[in-house]
Amino acid sequence: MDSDADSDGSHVSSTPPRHPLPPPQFPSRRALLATAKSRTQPKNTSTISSKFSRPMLRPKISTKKPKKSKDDTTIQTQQNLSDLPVHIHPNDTVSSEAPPSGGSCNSKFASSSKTQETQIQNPSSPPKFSDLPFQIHRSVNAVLSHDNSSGEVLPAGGLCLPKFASFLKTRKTILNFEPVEAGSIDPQLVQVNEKEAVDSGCRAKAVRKYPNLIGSNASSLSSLPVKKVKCANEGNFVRLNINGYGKKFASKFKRRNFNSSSGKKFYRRWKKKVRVEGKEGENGLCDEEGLVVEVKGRGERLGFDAELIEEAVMGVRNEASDENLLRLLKLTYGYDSFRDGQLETLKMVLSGKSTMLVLPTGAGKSLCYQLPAMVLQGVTVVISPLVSLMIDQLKQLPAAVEGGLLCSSQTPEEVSETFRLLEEGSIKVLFVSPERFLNSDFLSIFCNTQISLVVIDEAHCVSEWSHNFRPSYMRLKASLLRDKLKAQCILAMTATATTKALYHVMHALDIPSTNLIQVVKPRDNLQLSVSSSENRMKDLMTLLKSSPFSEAKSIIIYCKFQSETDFICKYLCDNNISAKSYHSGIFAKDRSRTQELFCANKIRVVVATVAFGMGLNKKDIEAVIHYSLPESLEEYVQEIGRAGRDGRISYCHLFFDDVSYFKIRSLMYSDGVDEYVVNKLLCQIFSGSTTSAGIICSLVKESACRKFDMKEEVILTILTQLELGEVQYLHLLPQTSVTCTLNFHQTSPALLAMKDAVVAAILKNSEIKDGQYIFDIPSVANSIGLQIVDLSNHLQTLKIKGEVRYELKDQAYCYVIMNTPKDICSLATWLTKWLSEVESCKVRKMDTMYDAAVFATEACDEVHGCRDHQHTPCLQRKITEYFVNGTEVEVPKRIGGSSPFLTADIKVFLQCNSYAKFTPRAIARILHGIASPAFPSAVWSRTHFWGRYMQTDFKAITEAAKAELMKLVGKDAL
Ligand SMILES: Nc1ncnc2c1ncn2[C@@H]1O[C@H](COP(=O)(O)OP(=O)(O)OP(=O)(O)O)[C@@H](O)[C@H]1O
Repeated sequence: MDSDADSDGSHVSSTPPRHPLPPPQFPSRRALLATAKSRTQPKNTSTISSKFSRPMLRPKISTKKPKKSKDDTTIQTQQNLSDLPVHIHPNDTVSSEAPPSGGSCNSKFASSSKTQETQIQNPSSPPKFSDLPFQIHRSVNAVLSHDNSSGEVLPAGGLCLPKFASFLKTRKTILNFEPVEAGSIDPQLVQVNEKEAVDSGCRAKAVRKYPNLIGSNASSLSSLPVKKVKCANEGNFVRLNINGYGKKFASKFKRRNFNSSSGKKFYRRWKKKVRVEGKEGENGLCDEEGLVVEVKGRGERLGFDAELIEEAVMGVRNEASDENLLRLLKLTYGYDSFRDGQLETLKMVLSGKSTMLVLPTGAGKSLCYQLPAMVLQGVTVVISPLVSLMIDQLKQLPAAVEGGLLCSSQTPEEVSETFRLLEEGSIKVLFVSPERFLNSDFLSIFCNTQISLVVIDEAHCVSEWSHNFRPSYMRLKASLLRDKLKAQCILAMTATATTKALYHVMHALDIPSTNLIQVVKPRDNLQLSVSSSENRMKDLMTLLKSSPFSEAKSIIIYCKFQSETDFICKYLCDNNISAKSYHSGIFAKDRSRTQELFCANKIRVVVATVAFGMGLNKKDIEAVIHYSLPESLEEYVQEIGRAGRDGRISYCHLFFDDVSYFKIRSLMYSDGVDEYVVNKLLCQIFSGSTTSAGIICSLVKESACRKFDMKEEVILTILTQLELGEVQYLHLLPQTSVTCTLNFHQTSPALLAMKDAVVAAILKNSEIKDGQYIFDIPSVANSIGLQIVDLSNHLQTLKIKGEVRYELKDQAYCYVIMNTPKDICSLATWLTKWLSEVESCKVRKMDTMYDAAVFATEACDEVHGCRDHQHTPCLQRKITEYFVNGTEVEVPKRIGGSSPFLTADIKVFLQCNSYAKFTPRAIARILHGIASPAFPSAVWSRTHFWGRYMQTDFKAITEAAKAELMKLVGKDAL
């Protein structure tokens, strides 16, 4: 069967409505308003209700297939659209055109191609395609109009990037928006657009698959049962390595020829895997409460035939042709065609070319490493930022691909079991965290393992100019991956990265500028709406009670603050809406329980912070609501991308208001540093460098954070930069607790010290308090030339023998000094400048997000397909401009500058708190209401000045504070 999984007759359009509603009556707008009013608001109706009270569209479509344009793009997905059968719902009485996800259909276009289209005769239907102020062009190897061939300073971050121009020129796929006057569309262009209307968000053709193509068997997947089975007490590894090795899978083996050598090998591996799982025939992921969610590989459900797959793999090995790849896709996943960018990426990777892949959230990036992992000879290492993400990705591996995982929460036995499986070649895809690369032992295990592909998931984390930079990702440089892992090819993947961030990632990973495959535009099935709100809670409730949100069965509400999520969750529950909150302050066990319940459709709403979502592959999330403004367009795109992964129309609403914007904008300043504090930190870091080289130093996290008033991540960023910058000043070791409190049990300390050099060293370096020996682990390790890990192992052995009992505390960064800087001051200047550029970049991202929201609500002239709160076209355009051209905005006018009141308030504040020592930044933070390690909110939010100047430019406050502090110092000097 070649039909789309969702084409069950209940929906027919390209971006079909979710619910099999009765035929629409299409009431007048006034009638709708009246109904909404009488139903939801006795008095004082919010504007939201009127805007959102809209029936779900049930368009009727024509049965004619859309013509295939001659000059269709090379992208496979589009080529197959016309091959699809048409499904007509009996209720679809109105001659209709597929409701365009972008909210627009071209009326001219409609008349010029009547045979192919139908029209929605719904007064409240989305506007017409002709209203768009631009036409959408998709070009392969297109050249960006924005050429920076001189390589001057980039608008985004102010860095000079000489290679930037050539990088821009060689992008593979971009979307180009050109302004066009409404109603003046060139007839020739209309023809082109006919194809592009299918290709782009303005889906005019009804007879197609969803933008999100799903194979014929997908419907069976969505109805996967959630069953309860007895929960075994397996460890992490045992529980996680369950990619499709179960009863049903075993039965498929009947089809396999076990007399062939590959068959025997396969059977042996499978048998071993079942032994590791401990239970043959059980195939579920247990949580502590016994809920088991089926995690069988897709191939298994589809009737995975290992022999046929092996044949297909051989076929691709011989020739990575479209046909061979398509066959492997069909056999492994059951999908009929590749999506945008997938085929191109596969070909690049299979030919050994390192590639940067940018595809929207849910567009199918995982497949781009899963298929090569089957074809390439060695192991594919996937580096992922979160353990939960790795677990999800492991679960989603197709049955034919064997996976393993190495993460910090595994026991040593689980780790060594993974190593063993890796050594014997039973693991094709290994998921690891970037932190693992700190450990040289970890790198050494790959000496005897061929690594054919290294995949860096969420690759934007490599760049400090991304919205989600992670110091541990800085380590992932091409030099490390190629020299230490001997990686033959690198695939970097992300959904959201600006041109500048991409350049940095590709530069770090040594990916040629020609090897960028990029699809920027958010998926077309997402209906984007936005409203400014003075009473967000009230408007949220109104929104949830109005169509289409009232019909959505699965909703995520994103908030900025943990307290907000708990509060909203409670409010929803009080109003009979089943909801759970999700944020990092909730125990991991409860969080995964919430995720499982949500995935099993047992909770309708999850109210979450940004912590929820990465790796969440629930296909039928029907709505995403932003209760707070996201910190960047990247975050917005990532979060709305959680919706509509099944390809159906899904609704994304953004609430914003100035107060919360100012509040969130202030937070962007919480990672900044002052130069002299960086100087002090560097002095402490290198204080051990006077003694002999190679000694292990440590910096206890908590005390360092308080002393330098810096967050942990900022200190780690500085340390990582000192290791990975142009000069390697230090070598970071894994973080560990460094203070040990030890009791001797059996043998007396002196006697034991005579037999054991480590004990002797402990006695020598300890302080005795209440009969307990307290010592610093690095000092003892240094005194006898041991590594920290060896010392820890030795202590563990003594403990097992019953000789000692000990406790560890004070988590610290550990490092070995490689080079001492000649000039600490200039190093501090450079680091401070770099960190403040990163800080400014974050603020600009926030301003750009705000600007997009303000534009939609205040400046959008609503002639381009936007209407009321619906702003899909204008938001899509803003997003594309931002990601492709790097368009950022100036400081919004609403941010105020310095004033006499500010100076007076700073004076009073300093007088009231004369006992404390402040830096200008500390004062500015308090006035912006930002907590920091040395000025926690528990203490400082009590001051009258806390957060009073959120609307004033942070730098202006710093300057004013500096001036006041200078005056005080001057007075003291007198
Ligand atoms: N060619 C295809 N046809 C149909 N469905 C596909 C295709 N490729 C991938 N999918 C499905 O799309 C869904 C999303 O894929 P995947 O998880 O790889 O997206 P992603 O781009 O990695 O998303 P995220 O950025 O959220 O990690 C999966 O359920 C996957 O099976």
